[in-house]
Amino acid sequence: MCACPVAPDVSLITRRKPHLYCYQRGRRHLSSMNIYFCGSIRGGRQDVDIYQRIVKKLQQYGTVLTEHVSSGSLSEKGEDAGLDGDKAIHDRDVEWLMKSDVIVAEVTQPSLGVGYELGRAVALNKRVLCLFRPSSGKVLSAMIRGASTNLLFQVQDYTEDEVESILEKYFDSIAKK
Ligand SMILES: O=c1[nH]c(=O)n([C@H]2C[C@H](O)[C@@H](COP(=O)(O)O)O2)cc1CO
Repeated sequence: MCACPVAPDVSLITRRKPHLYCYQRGRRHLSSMNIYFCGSIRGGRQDVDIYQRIVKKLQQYGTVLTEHVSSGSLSEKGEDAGLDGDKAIHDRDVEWLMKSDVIVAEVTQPSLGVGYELGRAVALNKRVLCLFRPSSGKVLSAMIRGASTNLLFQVQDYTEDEVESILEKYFDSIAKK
């Protein structure tokens, strides 16, 4: 069954890319994607409002596995993962990365965890979109901007007011491939 918001009750037509496309109302669109959102936690929570806007938009395109990253109640201390602590967080997130179809990272606020996730995503040959706000006055790491050499790994500069439209364009472009 198709779990997309456009056609929740229609079977998927799976041709070249199983589970990514659905044909309903005469238009092909993405469906049932697993999306991994990366954003700074222990690196600093000052951009949480924009993370919330990104996650809300991403939820139109699929399941955001890491919705917690955008939670206003999550502090710089990170999640309380119980006895296994950081190992449980790491292992769960790597598993989610492996099962994700696309990774979207807000990279303006530098974060070791986000950098690590992006490195793992590249090693896994995943499709990655990094979003950076030059208006922050920061300069993005060369290891992120410099990795943007092919369609699979893209870095997009943006201003806050255009975040939703940038995501729309990106997901439209995926749907056309
Ligand atoms: O509690 C956590 N939960 C969690 O899912 N992460 C993951 C998801 C974020 O995209 C990324 C943030 O890394 P950092 O905390 O180094 O800024 O790591 C990171 C932490 C804390 O490091």
